Amino acid sequence: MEANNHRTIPSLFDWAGGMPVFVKLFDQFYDRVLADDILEPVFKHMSAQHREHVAHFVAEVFGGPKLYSEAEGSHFSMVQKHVAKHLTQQHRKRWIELLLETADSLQLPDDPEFRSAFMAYLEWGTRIAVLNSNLEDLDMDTNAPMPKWDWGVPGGPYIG
Ligand code: HEM
Repeated sequence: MEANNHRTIPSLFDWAGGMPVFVKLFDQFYDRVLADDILEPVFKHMSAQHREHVAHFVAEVFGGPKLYSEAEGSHFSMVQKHVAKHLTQQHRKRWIELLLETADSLQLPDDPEFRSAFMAYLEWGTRIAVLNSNLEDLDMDTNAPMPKWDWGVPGGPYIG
């Protein structure tokens, strides 16, 4: 938590509802992915831990505990997982569409401030995934830090 002049600003992680929300979001998201004609072929061989790893990764980026980077992977290993997967804009757009549908169905906070930060991260992260997926080799610092995402211009959640 970070103080500003008038209020305490929660992390995106706390505002979304903490780890159970991230785990449920990605669990239900990948159920939708596996039922989707465009994305099923991309994810049909994913590991049993994939859902939880992605949940932990995004939770950590949003200010949650370091479960991913301390026990499951690193920013480098996450980027590497996408290399040579040859993802397209069609894959990327459907990925975002299904994640937003899942977020709505789980009633994640829908204030304009949270959703704009969430959307900005999804645009950024998925576009990087597509770029990396069209590389055959990765030239990246293996110790690169985990990304961090925050509220951006709105600066904090909706206060009316
Ligand atoms: C914000 C955007 C994204 C994040 C944070 C993200 C995160 C991750 C993470 C953490 C892993 C590693 C999972 C593990 O350790 O088991 C992974 C793997 C993977 N991701 Fe992403 N990803 C993103 C976007 C995408 C998109 C848009 C696609 C395709 C439509 C995609 C396809 C894959 C695939 C195919 C793998 C490898 C799965 C396997 O193990 O077979 N990712 N991603």
